[in-house]
Amino acid sequence: MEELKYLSGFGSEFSSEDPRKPGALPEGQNSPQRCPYGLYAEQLSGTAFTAPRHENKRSWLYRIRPSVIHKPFQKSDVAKYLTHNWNEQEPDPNQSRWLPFDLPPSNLSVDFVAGLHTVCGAGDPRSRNGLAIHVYLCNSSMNKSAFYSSDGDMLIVPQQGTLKITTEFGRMTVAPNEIAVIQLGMRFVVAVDGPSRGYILEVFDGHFKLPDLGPIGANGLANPRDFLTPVAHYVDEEIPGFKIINKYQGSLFVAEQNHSPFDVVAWHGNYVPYKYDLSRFMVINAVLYDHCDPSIFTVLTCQSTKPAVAIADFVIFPPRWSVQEHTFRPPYYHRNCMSEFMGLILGAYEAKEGGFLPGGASLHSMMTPHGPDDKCFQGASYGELVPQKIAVDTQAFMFESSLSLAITKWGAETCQKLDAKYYECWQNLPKLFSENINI
Ligand SMILES: O=C(O)Cc1cc(O)ccc1O
Ligand SMILES: [Fe+2]
Repeated sequence: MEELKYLSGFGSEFSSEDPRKPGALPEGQNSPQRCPYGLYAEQLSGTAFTAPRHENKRSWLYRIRPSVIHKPFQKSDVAKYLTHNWNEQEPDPNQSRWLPFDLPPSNLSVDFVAGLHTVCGAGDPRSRNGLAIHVYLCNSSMNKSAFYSSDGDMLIVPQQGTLKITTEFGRMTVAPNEIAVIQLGMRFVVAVDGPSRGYILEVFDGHFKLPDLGPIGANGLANPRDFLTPVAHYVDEEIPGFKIINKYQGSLFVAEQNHSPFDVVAWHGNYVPYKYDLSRFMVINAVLYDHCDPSIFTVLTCQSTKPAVAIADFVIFPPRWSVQEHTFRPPYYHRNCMSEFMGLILGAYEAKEGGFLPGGASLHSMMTPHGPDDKCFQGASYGELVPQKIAVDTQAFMFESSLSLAITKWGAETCQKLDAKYYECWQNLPKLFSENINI
């Protein structure tokens, strides 16, 4: 595949024009009486028109046909396990761990949309509050169809297989250890090379932003210029029966039209899809003693209306040096007023070397105790505290949410990946209490 070009920056005002149609982007105004090349102007709003300027997000698309040329939406059941019904199961506060979710069998062709399975979530897109965590399990490219969510922004974390994503704004390839964010309303199509698996965090309100850096200073964590947005690339194709699949209030709807929606010749604005390579993360950590809270590894955050409380943070556990003195270095034992959903992209996670595998997941719900398993505790309590590169070829991540998440029926039962014995990994933690102050 040809080398794709990108625009670099986070939250920037971009403009892009397909080089095959120079001058397609109107100059000096958004809505000329007649647009260059006979294009239609269409605004895509990502915030209320009246949102404060520093939060206001919108883009202007100059396209061959306006999006409104489509037949009525009809209910679709292509994704059987996509749901926002958080009442399918009784609440379950237990520590949950899933073995890697199964890819579809090779004799069954499943695309990205059909392969969406909701694992857990909370809230409701109708009141624009909440989130859903899905996994996608697919093996074939979307054909004559495009997808968008009217419910939330999707942060996509590929674990296996590179995604070739065509959006209205242009094209991007997203490989494991990269992420993509496709925001509310943006249409896209996913092509894959083979069996592909990954995680999706969908937030029903607000947008992802970079965390504030406070005393860290002006640089660090995910640097804005490492976020990449596609450049305009249009196709002019009549495609009878092209399907636009709309995720709306937790259900899928499909509308037919007779042309490709990827007909945007030029665009400008600050409401855009983007990708980010997790290996670019500038890691900050304790360099003398103690274990920092994982918020230090926040890549992106979707804030709630409570100050500094996230609907969801996207946090990674990247390769890094561990150098702390007289310190229990792995994650501490803890109970959290936030929910912690974790996944593993590659390698192994420091707190649990076995059982938590790439393509699997764990959920430690609100106030449910968790921490290192017995082997990890033992090793870290008695190991020599030399500088150590932890997790050389690894990437674990966490979706951390202030909401209390419910597991779906698919997540709890149908997927058959829930590890009923997970709790055992803590049962052999020894009682070390002793008469002696020094053990
Ligand atoms: O539970 C986990 O593994 C995630 C986590 C990691 C860490 O370093 C500190 C707190 C925390 O919740
Ligand atoms: Fe935790």
